[in-house]
Amino acid sequence: MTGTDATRVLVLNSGSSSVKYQLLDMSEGERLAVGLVERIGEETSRLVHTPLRDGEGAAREKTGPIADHAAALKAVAEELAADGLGLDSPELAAIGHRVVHGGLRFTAPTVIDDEVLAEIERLVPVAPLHNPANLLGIRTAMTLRPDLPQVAVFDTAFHTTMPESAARYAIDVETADAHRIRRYGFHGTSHAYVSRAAAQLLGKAPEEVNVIVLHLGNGASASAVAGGRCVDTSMGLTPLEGLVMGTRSGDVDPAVTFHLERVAGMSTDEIDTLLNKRSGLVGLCGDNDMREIRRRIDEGDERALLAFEIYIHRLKKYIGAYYAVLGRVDAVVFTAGVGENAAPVREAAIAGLEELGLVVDADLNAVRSGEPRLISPNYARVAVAVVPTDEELEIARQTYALVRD
Ligand SMILES: Nc1ncnc2c1ncn2[C@@H]1O[C@H](COP(=O)(O)OP(=O)(O)O)[C@@H](O)[C@H]1O
Ligand SMILES: CC(=O)OP(=O)(O)O
Ligand SMILES: [Mg+2]
Repeated sequence: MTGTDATRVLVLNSGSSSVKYQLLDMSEGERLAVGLVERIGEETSRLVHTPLRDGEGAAREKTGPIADHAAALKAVAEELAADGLGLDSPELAAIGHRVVHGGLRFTAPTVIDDEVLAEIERLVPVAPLHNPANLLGIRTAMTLRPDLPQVAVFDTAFHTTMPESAARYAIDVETADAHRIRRYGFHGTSHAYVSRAAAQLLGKAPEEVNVIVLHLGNGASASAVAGGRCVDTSMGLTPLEGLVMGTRSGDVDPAVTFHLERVAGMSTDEIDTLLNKRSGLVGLCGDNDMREIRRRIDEGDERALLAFEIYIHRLKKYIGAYYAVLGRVDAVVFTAGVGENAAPVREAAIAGLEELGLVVDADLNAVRSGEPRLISPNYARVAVAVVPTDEELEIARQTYALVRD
């Protein structure tokens, strides 16, 4: 890339119905603005924008319909302009975009051109909730600043180190290869950032530690990271495999789909919607927000309790599986909305694993903080930690490193 003197990076993390964004100055590592647009496509969309000075700032909130990710980015651009941080600023060096599916082709951050856009588009069928939103964000940013490098940072990139034994499904090799069917894994930017931060928390280099990362947001995935390299992760061809999520089933017997087609007469699209949007916690108990589920459990709600137990059972299975995959584990790390905030989830997931050297200290687990922290007692053989993820910072770093060279 051409070198640049500009030092600011705008990062867009477009999810299926939300955009998280940050404007950072990479010369001083300072955050200039952060924000979120949520419930995109609904009547009750909400934009929360916070301009920052020395890390402090007052949030501004706007509600009202925002039709799609293009409208969302335009609204964000207006908010930034109101603070003198508009997208027309010559100090802006690049815009970094989270792109969920990069297939096999993208193993590193990439400057986006027409050909890269076409490849992200080609991958829409394997990330139907995410890649279309990412594309809309990129195309809108390109019309707002056609002269600026737009950089894609892929969720799948960190997982490309997985050995074939973990990345391949045990299905006919010719069919799998013809259709590029394999396990790609997602949330890689978060798994990379959090596993590195966990090593730092332990006072070690990433190469020295084996870590199990549990990224528990609305989408959720686990990964086994050996010496800084991903060796297994719970999501697969699409972000549907693995853990129980807010609205996604995670692992099911694939025969469930044929059964629903043959016996319940459901179409492929209906089954797709069922497993991606009407399953997981919402399918089990009607709520996908862990705060609401805990509140209902406290009131004695049986359905919410069962949903919680199913969520925890799956999580525990993956901790055990990745313990076995890694052989030796230095830390189990919780991150993302649920992992960072829901102490009962952390407690329940680790309960009963003392034989594996895993213990949670109740007082440490109850602490609320935005800092990386240990929640296991000093005597524990394996550390249990909470490390807040920062996908936006990681995307900004990777984007800036690429355009600065
Ligand atoms: N205080 C809290 N207690 C329990 N769960 C929480 C809390 N805050 C957020 N969450 C959970 O975090 C989820 C969102 O996590 P996040 O990582 O932001 O997800 P995503 O990036 O997929 O939108 C919410 O759906 C909610 O279940
Ligand atoms: C890949 C994925 O599931 O992302 P999110 O958790 O943002 O939905
Ligand atoms: Mg997320």
